[in-house]
Amino acid sequence: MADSQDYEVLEEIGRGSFGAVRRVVQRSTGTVMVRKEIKYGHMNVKERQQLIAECRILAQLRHEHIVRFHSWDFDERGQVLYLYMEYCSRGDLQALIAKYRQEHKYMPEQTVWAVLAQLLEALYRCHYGEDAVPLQTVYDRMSPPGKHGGIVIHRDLKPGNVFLTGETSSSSSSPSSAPPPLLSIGTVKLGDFGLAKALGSSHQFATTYVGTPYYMSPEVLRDQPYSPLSDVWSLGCVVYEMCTLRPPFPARNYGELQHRIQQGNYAPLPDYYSQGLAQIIASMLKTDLKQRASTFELLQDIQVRTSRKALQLERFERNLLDYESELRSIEQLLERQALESERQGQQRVQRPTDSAYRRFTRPEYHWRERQR
Ligand SMILES: Nc1ncnc2c1ncn2[C@@H]1O[C@H](COP(=O)(O)OP(=O)(O)OP(=O)(O)O)[C@@H](O)[C@H]1O
Repeated sequence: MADSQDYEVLEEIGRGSFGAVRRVVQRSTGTVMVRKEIKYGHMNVKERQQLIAECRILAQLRHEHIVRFHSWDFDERGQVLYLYMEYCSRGDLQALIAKYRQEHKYMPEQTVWAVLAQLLEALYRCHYGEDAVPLQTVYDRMSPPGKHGGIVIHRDLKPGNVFLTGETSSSSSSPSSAPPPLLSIGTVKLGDFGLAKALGSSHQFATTYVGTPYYMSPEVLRDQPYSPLSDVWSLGCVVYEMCTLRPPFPARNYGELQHRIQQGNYAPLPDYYSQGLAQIIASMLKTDLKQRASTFELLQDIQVRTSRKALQLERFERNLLDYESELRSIEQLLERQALESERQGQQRVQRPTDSAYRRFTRPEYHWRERQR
């Protein structure tokens, strides 16, 4: 649990359905984080216990592409639960999609693949309780996941819960015709697990759904228990929206939305995008659960493997560049120190000369010299 005295509360950055989200600084470490407020006054004891149990699970969910959950704290008087999480400085995918829509531009295909690859790694970690192994070559095939004790289902995967953070790779040094680096939008992190439901191995499925209708899977709409494949459906909707800048099943009301999702028919992707991308989206948007691809199967796709490998190499290159610039600044520091000690050395050599000169010009010196 966190000590709220250790946090300096900064500005509000937004509001969700549960309450305000604020930027905070942890005084003891100087780390900038976000603090999410959840009002728990209306919850019964069981629901509160469930919430804390989920916090405990989220605190253990550590992955490069999952927003890090740091700790939690209560304000008993205000009946507010505070969740302290990693701050993602580059906004979310919803805002990025809105930007492309405003500029009437398509998101570059390789950016779409890069986002998909990173989200698949995050979901694989949640669904199988282990990390997808890094690839040596794009031809590497992953071995099937082992036995695992816990499944975490996100349950609310949507563009607004996909965050962007970290330094971006600059494209300024590359020629204008070159495609943008994969990390030009930053590193992708899956967040807002506030509604995620952690399932023990004994319960295969959970039954209550809390989600955003546009991205809701057909089985959940039919009030059926949901599984990790419900997250895959939502991921398919998110990737589709990155390409068309609209959700796949737009509707004016709940009834229409329900009908469209059950039918599973959506408008084709613009010609700008490849067949491969259209096919992988189709494999996620299968209304029949038995036909829908799992995160394990999706990670076998050659384009996904190529993106994962390209991201690995881009990160490696960026680390090398960081290392090189660190070496350069050490070199400059050493050069400055060498110059300084050379200057001091010269002064030391000059000082006796100066004092000798002063002695030499003193009248008694001349007198003594003359006595010799
Ligand atoms: N970890 C984070 N880093 C940076 N910004 C964040 C983070 N978490 C949330 N935000 C921002 O805070 C705002 C509110 O987020 P929040 O997730 O509470 O609500 P929401 O996703 O907009 O709605 P809902 O509660 O229905 O999911 C959004 O603008 C979101 O981008």
